[in-house]
Amino acid sequence: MLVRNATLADGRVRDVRIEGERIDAVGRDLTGAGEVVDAAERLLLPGAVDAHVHFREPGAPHKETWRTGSRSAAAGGVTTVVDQPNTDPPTTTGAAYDQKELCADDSLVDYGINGGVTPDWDPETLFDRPVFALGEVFLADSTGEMGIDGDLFEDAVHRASEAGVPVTVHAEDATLFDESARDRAGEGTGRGANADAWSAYRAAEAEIAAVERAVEIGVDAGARLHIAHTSTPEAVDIVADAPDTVTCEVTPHHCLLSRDDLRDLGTFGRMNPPLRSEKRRVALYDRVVRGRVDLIATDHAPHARAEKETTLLDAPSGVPGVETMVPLLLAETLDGPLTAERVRDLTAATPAETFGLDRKGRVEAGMDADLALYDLDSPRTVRGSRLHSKCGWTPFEGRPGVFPEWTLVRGERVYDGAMDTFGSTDGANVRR
Ligand SMILES: NC(=O)N[C@@H](CC(=O)O)C(=O)O
Ligand SMILES: [Zn+2]
Ligand SMILES: [Zn+2]
Repeated sequence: MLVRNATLADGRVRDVRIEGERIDAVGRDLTGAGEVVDAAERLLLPGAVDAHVHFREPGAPHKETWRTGSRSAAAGGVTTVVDQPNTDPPTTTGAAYDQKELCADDSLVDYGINGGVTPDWDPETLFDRPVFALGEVFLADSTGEMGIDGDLFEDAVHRASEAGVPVTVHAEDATLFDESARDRAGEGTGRGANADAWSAYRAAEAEIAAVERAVEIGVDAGARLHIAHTSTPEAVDIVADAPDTVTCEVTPHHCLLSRDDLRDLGTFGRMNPPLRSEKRRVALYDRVVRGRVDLIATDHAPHARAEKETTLLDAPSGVPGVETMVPLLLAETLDGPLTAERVRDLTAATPAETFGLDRKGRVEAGMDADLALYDLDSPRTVRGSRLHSKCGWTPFEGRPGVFPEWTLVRGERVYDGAMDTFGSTDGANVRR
């Protein structure tokens, strides 16, 4: 296949020739047998690597399956996903890893499978499998109630370090949560609930303190440590000032939404860590724009609409996002502060590099042909009903997004935007 006259993220116009699963050449006036695709006036990005998704199988296929989650990824230009361990059973033993890998057989995109830590985890059999990373390790309870104490965390970080496996952390210190704020939650349900109490309850200080401590432990252990869904500028600064062995991710929702949006979102805006003040959001996003944040990951955490339609304290935490990440960020290159190069780095090049995926994340000869093509002149309105996650809703309803015209995984067309149809290839475990 030959993709002709594509505009790359840095503005160069190039042909890209694909041979089998790989990019064979990037250059001008390339020739080659096979299908020729005209990409004039179109932006060609490396497929995004989303280092943080929750695809819910095994255990909760009514929320999402590997089939629906990976279709949602493909329709959003994401070609590699990393699944988190808070499923049922949790991915804390070799056998649980094997069970999840069977589910992931349905994936349309490439994937990694993380291992988790609970008091009864089995590092021996778990590290015997090709775990993508250990984590997210929960320092406080979130969906799945996998919060662990500091001693177990330290032990787990040491074991991962010995095994040469990176550790990703959900860093909140539950002892610093403001219990009194929970009382302000009130009785309304769904979009009618006052969800600001959730942000007051899981206070910013609880994240900042936990990140500080986790970084200390990670550096002492000589581990590769990655802080998941960093939601405060203070926590980003701690990571940015730490040694290079410590990295962090920020979600699109913490960049683009704040406590001010909770009036409309209600329980649909409840997630961990929670939305922060508009002031903190602006400071956080500024760090993303300036390149002080390593990468963007979605924490795609779908829950059924009916599960969210209850009181704030009863609703589950989490929002979907794998399909809207790149589209929203590309819209931010049109009338916002981002550049296409920054979007490429945050969503593809840096996550691939951070987690050692040396054939992913760049449009260069020798790389996997994981690619997505975009028409920046045709933004669309994000509608939950048009997305492909099983949950059918989005916290970004009504915002502009630039969705892909097509997405390739290792040279195979997995998504066709014009037809809104999917291919049938199998994604592969990137650590096998
Ligand atoms: N972020 C969330 O609010 N929820 C996540 C778990 C997590 O990442 O903490 C989920 O699995 O639902
Ligand atoms: Zn988390
Ligand atoms: Zn998560």
